[in-house]
Parts: sequence; C-alpha cells; structure tokens
Amino acid sequence: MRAFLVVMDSVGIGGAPDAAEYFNDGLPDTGANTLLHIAEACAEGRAEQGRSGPLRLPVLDSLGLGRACALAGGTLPPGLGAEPTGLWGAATETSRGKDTPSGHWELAGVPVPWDWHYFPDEQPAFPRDLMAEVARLAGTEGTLANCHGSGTVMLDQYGAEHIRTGWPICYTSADSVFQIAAHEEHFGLDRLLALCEAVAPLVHEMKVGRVIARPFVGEGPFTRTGNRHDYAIRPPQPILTNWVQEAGHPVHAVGKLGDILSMEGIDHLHKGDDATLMDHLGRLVDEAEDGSLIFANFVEFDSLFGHRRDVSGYARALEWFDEGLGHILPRLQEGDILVITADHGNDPTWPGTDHTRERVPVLVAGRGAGSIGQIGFADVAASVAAHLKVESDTCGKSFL
Ligand SMILES: O=P(O)(O)O[C@H]1O[C@H](CO)[C@@H](O)[C@H]1O
Ligand SMILES: [Mn+2]
Ligand SMILES: [Mn+2]
Repeated sequence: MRAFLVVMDSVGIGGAPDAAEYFNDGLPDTGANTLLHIAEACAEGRAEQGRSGPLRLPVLDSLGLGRACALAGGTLPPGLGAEPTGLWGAATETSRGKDTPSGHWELAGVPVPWDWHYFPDEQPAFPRDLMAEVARLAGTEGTLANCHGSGTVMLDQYGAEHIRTGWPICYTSADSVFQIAAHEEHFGLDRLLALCEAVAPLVHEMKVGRVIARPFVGEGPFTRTGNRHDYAIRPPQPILTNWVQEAGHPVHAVGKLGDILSMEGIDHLHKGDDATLMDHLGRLVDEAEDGSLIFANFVEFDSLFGHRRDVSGYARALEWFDEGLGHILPRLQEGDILVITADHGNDPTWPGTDHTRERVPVLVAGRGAGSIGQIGFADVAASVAAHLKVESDTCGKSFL
C-alpha cells in the first residue's frame, strides 16, 4: 500500500471563484482555463507544431479529467469527457497567491496564512537597499533589469550587457519571486547559486516566496539550463511529508519538490528533466517501499510552455505525459493510490506570461470510480494521509 501524489505543474481547469482578483498584464484572470483553451485550440487546428489535431489524452480522461474540467469551469473540453474509471473532482485554492509554493503547501495540507509580498510592476521594481545588498553579495558594482519580465525576454534584453559588465540580471513577475539570471561560465554557476542562497533570507523576511536562480549559457542567443534552483520560504507548519515521515514511512520527492518544500519531510530526492522524472516515477511504482509516499512534480508544462504561451508545446507535453502515465498505471500494486492534480493554472492562450488563477483537477486511480465533487486543495493531503493511515494536522477533509 503506497500513495503516489503527482502534480502536473500549472494544468488548471478554470472556474476559480476569485480569478478576478488575480492579473496578467493588468487584466483579470476571469475565464482563464488552461486545459479547456488548449483543447479548443487543438480542435480548431491552432496547435499544429510538432503534433496535430484534437487533444488526445485517453488515460487522463478515463480517470475523469474531462468531467473535472466541466465541473470546475462549466464547459467540457472538446474530445474529452469519457465515462470515468477513477475518482474525479475539482479543487479550489484558498491561499492568497497563484504560485507554486502556495499551491503545493495547500495540497500538502497547509494553506498559506500570510499575504505574500509582490514587487510592483514598475522600474525599478526592487527597493534600493535590497539591490545594494545584492550587488555587494555578488561582488559587482550594480545589477541589471530590476523589473517585471519573462525570463527568456530578460536574457534577450540583458544577456549581452551581463557578459560585458558581469552584473547579475534581477527580475520578478506577478508571483512573489525574486529571480536572478546569470551566465554559467562568465559569471559562474556556483557563484550564482551562492548568491541566491545568500539573498534568500533577506527576501523571505519580506514575505517574498522564493528566490530563483536562472543560469544560462551561450553567447547570444542565450539558453537557460537545467540548473535552475529555487530557494523557497519554509512552510509555516508541518505538512503531509512531515506527517508521513514522522509516522515512520519513507518519503520520496520526484522533481523540484525538495526546493518547493524546503526539504521538509523528504527522505529521498529524484531529480532531472520531465522525461527523467517519468522514468523515476515508473521505477518507484515498481520498487517503492510499502507504506511510502511518492510526491512528484512535473514542471515543464509550466516552465517550458505555459510561461512561454506556447499552445502546441503545452499540448505536446500533455499528450506525452498521458502516454507515460498509461505505461505506469497498470503497474500499480494492490492497495496503492495514484492521485493526479495541479498547483495553479498557466493558460498559454491568456494575455501576459504569468500563472492564471484556476481550479485544478483531482483524479485518483486505485479507489474505484465516482465523483468527489468540488473539494479544497488541503483535502488532497487529508486523503493521502488517510490512505496511508497516518495522522494528519490540516483543515482538509479526506474524500476517501
Ligand atoms: O519567465 P520565467 O523566468 O520562466 O519565470 C516564471 O517562473 C516563475 C516561477 O514559476 C514565475 O514566477 C515566472 O516569473
Ligand atoms: Mn507551479
Ligand atoms: Mn511557473
């Protein structure tokens, strides 16, 4: 008996009741729906790069993905809506914030009790004394950018100047983040990571959710590498992984969860790009210890396609994931559950380049078929804990 909790980063299904309070390019997120809008684009022939035709997600849909989307936002995505063979529902977030840490902590049982600090969308975006300290820690005369922006655009704009001056590129987004981009060779990867680690406590104190190191290579055009590292604030109280670990069960984290959860309650880390993570997940389905929790995050939906507003790429990623899941589900053992969910939206058809406030799907294999209806993010943690027979400390209620 094991529990697999798999987050498809940013695969929202619309319908968030407070979407009007969240923005992209100054416009409210009302109506944003990552899955629905990708499915519509595919059905209308607007997502033909590297794939073609209607969105094909037979495995996720058979667990109830289409029905969950209809429940959350009121519209069944074209091509989806099969009779579910799993438990399915739609979860609503209560935390104030549409970023990864908020989503993951609440899925792990603990809604964020504070208001995050966001940097204003103006230039300079950051306080002068903070930037003086960043430059001092970096050993440079100054810093570049100091504004809101998309990471790849920041490299186009400031990459050459960064190589010339050696100054780190500092930028933010609609999320509570402080991001530092620097060249792996000209600036140095270890130096960038040390800088981010040193800056993290300063911005955490301001209730900024995380510092993100954004290393890149090339002499223009520039390319980001897989050495991204997030330095997140610690969760405010023990979360699912802590409860499971304290009960003596092994906890495996697959993907960037070590960063997002500040390693809270994690025994074993399995990292890599999403293709590697799918291999890790398959291996853990075959080998993970009885009683263990396997918590996985697949980030590329978000980082490679959602923020880049790449609809074809996002559709390809979904179809790739669906196929991978199809190889994994039959290998679950008697008594296992596998829960598929998401942490926020990132509608690639939406204005701007930021996350979108949305409900998320909750699909469960291994506990029969049926609707679990509209639930809260924290109910996921309560249910996983109940399945593993571990005591939970959360406002969430088990749906199992
Ligand atoms: O545009 P890039 O650098 O990918 O940054 C994005 O990644 C961050 C984390 O998801 C978001 O806050 C957004 O700023
Ligand atoms: Mn995320
Ligand atoms: Mn993101």
